[in-house]
Amino acid sequence: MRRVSVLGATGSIGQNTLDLIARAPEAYQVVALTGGRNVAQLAEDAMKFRAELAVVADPALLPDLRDRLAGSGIAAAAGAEALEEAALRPADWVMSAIVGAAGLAPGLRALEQGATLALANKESMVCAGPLVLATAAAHGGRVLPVDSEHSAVFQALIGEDIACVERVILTASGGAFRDWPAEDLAHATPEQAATHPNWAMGQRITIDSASMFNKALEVIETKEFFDLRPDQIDVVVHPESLIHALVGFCDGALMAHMGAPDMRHAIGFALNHPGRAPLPVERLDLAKLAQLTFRPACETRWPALRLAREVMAAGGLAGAVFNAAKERALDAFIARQIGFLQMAEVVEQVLDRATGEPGLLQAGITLDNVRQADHFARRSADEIMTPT
Ligand SMILES: NC(=O)C1=CN([C@@H]2O[C@H](COP(=O)(O)OP(=O)(O)OC[C@H]3O[C@@H](n4cnc5c(N)ncnc54)[C@H](OP(=O)(O)O)[C@@H]3O)[C@@H](O)[C@H]2O)C=CC1
Ligand SMILES: CC(=O)[C@@H](O)[C@H](O)COP(=O)(O)O
Ligand SMILES: [Mn+2]
Repeated sequence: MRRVSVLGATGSIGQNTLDLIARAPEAYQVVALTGGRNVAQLAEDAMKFRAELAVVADPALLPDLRDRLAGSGIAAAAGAEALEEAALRPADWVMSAIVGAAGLAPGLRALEQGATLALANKESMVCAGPLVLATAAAHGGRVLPVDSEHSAVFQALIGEDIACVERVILTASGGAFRDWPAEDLAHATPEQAATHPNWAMGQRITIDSASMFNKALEVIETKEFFDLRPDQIDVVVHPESLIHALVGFCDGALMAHMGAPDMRHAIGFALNHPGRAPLPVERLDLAKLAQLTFRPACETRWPALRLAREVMAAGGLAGAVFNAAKERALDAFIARQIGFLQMAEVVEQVLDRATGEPGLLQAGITLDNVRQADHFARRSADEIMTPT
């Protein structure tokens, strides 16, 4: 039996992962499940999968978790340290599906104990790509991309020489507002932004899809994962979300990865790697689909894409600053403290401040330095957003 843990088990990726695990219960021993605040879901799944340990991020919810698990023999714990301890429990395969920079340290711990890390948490690569990959290499572990575009690129590269790759094209749905007139975007609400045209995902990534911050993070994630130059990475709007990414080779060939917009494709690929196994996903009927459409991804309409290029040019800890500023701006948008378009303005101002802060971006990519850059960015974003 393979020992598996799911970090962020109560979320969209976590639940899809458990759905696949539930279909082959004889194949897996569930070690640890973690959640942020949804104690009811966490306890239910911990009992259903007979987990060894359940951890909730919010310490105030530990008594509730303990009550729900009473008599089950499942250990309960809470807080940031307990999340890292959960990730350190020996497991063969660990799903990293906590949302945000909070997922970085537990993912690193999973790699430190030699696990294969199935990485949905794109923020880990944006904030600390070299550290994530070096940690895997140092402990004989492996990082498998779960973000659909990166899983697509990974699959298109199997058996290929990375030196023959000319370019990678990431597709973007365009999010909730892809057909809105630009002048309406200033008045977009969090509820409107949190409605994705194709994918069922958590609230935060869905809003990031609408602002293209999701794609901006993914461009940086691509550079880090596959060690490409920024000019080798393009984005194209593809409203159907059926092609997830394309790899262009030096002979002009373009290898596209297609599939229904269902994350069990990418999760299942990482779960079954290096093999493949049947997955409960829709099979595409190409004749019925009839056509696939593409549009340019305009960096004026979606300034997040331009900012991603600036972050890659700056290098170092710029990714950690970018991500943290975006997280705070997103918090503020969800809380209706700033408008939809202001998110990118705040992030740009934080990046400017960070660039002017001696040594901040150039410090080595260690967990401590990432945390320092992250704190700087959050504090700066809060100052910028505080009305004077
Ligand atoms: N959803 C998708 O299809 C895709 C997601 N991703 C990436 O995967 C990750 C997860 O996304 P998604 O599943 O949509 O997100 P969700 O919001 O649905 O789930 C997030 C998970 O993280 C937990 N969590 C939230 N905050 C914290 C915290 N501070 N500490 C510990 N745990 C926390 C949540 O707990 P709780 O709910 O209990 O509060 C939940 O288990 C993100 O990085 C996202 O960008 C990438 C590609 C596709
Ligand atoms: C499923 C997945 O990987 C998401 O990151 C997806 O890419 C979001 O869609 P868009 O950002 O293209 O709208
Ligand atoms: Mn994606």
